[in-house]
Amino acid sequence: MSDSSSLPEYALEATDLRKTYAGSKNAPPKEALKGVDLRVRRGSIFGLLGPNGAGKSTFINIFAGLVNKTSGTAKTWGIDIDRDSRAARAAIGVVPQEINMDVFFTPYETLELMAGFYGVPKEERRTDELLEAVGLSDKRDAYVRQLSGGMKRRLLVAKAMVHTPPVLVLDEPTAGVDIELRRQLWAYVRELHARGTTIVLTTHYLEEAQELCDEIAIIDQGEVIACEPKETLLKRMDSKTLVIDPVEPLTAVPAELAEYDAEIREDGALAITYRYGEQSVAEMIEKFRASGARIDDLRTEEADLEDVFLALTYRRESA
Ligand SMILES: Nc1ncnc2c1ncn2[C@@H]1O[C@H](COP(=O)(O)OP(=O)(O)OP(=O)(O)O)[C@@H](O)[C@H]1O
Repeated sequence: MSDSSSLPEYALEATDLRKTYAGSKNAPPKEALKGVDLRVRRGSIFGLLGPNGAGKSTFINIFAGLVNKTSGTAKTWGIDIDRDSRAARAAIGVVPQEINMDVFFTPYETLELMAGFYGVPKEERRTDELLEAVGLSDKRDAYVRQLSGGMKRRLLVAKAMVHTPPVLVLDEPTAGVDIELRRQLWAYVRELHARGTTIVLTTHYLEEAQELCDEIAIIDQGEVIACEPKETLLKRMDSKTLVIDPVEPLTAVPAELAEYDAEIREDGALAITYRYGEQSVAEMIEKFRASGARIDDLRTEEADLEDVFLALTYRRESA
């Protein structure tokens, strides 16, 4: 085990990374990454979020050695992919979006083959340990085609870990996976992280990023539009909502509250959105009472990642 002073500060590092896919007869060239600067700190669970076509897979695939960058630099675990592509690739395991496995092999054989591909000597292979970790020990000798979708996905995670890379990248790991399996997969990702693996995941699911990641980058149209610790990102949305359940149903927002951004929700609750620290909740409640209405219950709601995401991408569209 190397001492921590020799470990890199960043697990992944991209500087002015650009990728333009060549066009064809019918399609113009596509600038998928427009000068991305991004650093993934060693030891983090990093979320790369973005809408369809934002450039997430392109970014990941450059590090995985599957896509050639057009320009810029990319380092994995401190190793420049141009200087030593082999060593850089050995430092990363990528779980692809698509399930691409030879269905005629067993999970055990699949992992052994992959270990062979990475040149892991027989005595250093951890095939049974990995199968155990992803809950597939009892399917060790079954044909892959007999596995469920969720099991195949877990086998993909194991496959990406055969060479014990310090960085594990999961590209849309839970797309199309049901809630229970998603939770299982998350638990395993957390376990790998606890054992020291830096995790990078791309996802469409804001809930997934919010629950798992400590740092989040938002990428849109080939550009990074935010990259911050999750808490900082959430604080960017400083609006809150006061929700009042009235005793008697309201037919309209009371005139006393006309100055606020208020609406009546489908469930009959009155929701007032306000900027934290700028408008007084006590005053809102007072005005609500002054209208003659009575309060059954009240609570406040904070913005979640979805609000931040929509606000950031919307601002760009309307700029
Ligand atoms: N091989 C290719 N040739 C041409 N254009 C491509 C190629 N691969 C991707 N693109 C284009 O580059 C852009 C970025 O694609 P990319 O797959 O990186 O996005 P993404 O954020 O991963 O999207 P998704 O979440 O849908 O996978 C898209 O406009 C896509 O159509």
